[in-house]
Amino acid sequence: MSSTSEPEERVLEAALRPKNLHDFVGQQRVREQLSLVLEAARIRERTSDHVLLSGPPGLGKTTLAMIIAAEMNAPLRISSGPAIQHAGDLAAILSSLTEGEVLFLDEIHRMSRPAEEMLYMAMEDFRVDIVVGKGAGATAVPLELPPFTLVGATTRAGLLPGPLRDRFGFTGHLEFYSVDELELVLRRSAMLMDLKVNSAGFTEVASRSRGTPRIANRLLRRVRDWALVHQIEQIDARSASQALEMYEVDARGLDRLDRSVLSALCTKFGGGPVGLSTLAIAVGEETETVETVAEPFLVREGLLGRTPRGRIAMPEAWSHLGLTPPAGVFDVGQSTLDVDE
Ligand SMILES: Nc1ncnc2c1ncn2[C@@H]1O[C@H](COP(=O)(O)OP(=O)(O)OP(=O)(O)O)[C@@H](O)[C@H]1O
Ligand SMILES: [Mg+2]
Repeated sequence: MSSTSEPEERVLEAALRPKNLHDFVGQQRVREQLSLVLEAARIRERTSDHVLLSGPPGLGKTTLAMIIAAEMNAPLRISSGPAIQHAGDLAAILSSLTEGEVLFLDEIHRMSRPAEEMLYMAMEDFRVDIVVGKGAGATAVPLELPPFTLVGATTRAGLLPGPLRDRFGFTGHLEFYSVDELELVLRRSAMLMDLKVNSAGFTEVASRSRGTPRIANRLLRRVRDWALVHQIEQIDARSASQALEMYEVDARGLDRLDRSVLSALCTKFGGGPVGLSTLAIAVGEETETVETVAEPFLVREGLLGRTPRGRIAMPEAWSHLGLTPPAGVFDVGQSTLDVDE
């Protein structure tokens, strides 16, 4: 199951979004720090410092941006890095902001260079220079902006240039959620969906959700469908696991793609090392899909390793698939592992 969703799923996803910090589950440290930043801004009757939110997909960056605007009682403008290819695109957005408005820029690491430079000045001095004319006759016309709060989101904080990162007064890094936290997310969602699930049922869904609320909510919807068709009144661990088996989500949260990557790695390449693109071809997927959708989770779970010579299956991958590694595969120490990632 990929992290991008179908349009209908997006509507459902929006309905389950918590609207205030109180309903936002987990991420205790970020929540406390952010709450302090916002409270201080309210006391000073100023706009809040700019906020950068980083972390893997589906952990709540967009949700938090919306909550920031709501908590500041401010309007929210939404755009994204890929939508801002020219400095002019950004100038148009910035010059139409109203005082105190929250500007949310998703995927901020994908903004173009000239736009980025315009943003530096806007963030720091609430001012932009609009260039009028071309060549030698070009002049920069300064334009004052009303104070606003920029909320930037990125899945790749490491890709942000230093000068941009430094201009955020507060950076919140979102971590994967524990099973307990995901259970809380699910309890809230089940209530909103008017769905009866017992405690073991929540645990079952939560433990297959890869530490990600978006996935947890999506799996819950699949379990709901299954229960509806099978006329199950209250979902328990058994019905949840039966439902998810049917959607090919296993007990550890691996889906069909994850398992086919691991099984290709083990059965076709003797556990590796094998290059990413070769592996992607073997499972009939785009390299990027394997790299961004399957791999981060598999690495985090200790099932797949990245080495300078390619991808390798870790001991747990073999046992998870019920396979025995060929003799000698794990004789080389783990020192060859690229611990960077
Ligand atoms: N802390 C949370 N508590 C409850 N629900 C949450 C929480 N975080 C995320 N969710 C749920 O997960 C869904 C995905 O969250 P969100 O869209 O904010 O993720 P994101 O980090 O912006 O992802 P992406 O990087 O893909 O844009 C939301 O619809 C929301 O219902
Ligand atoms: Mg988002």
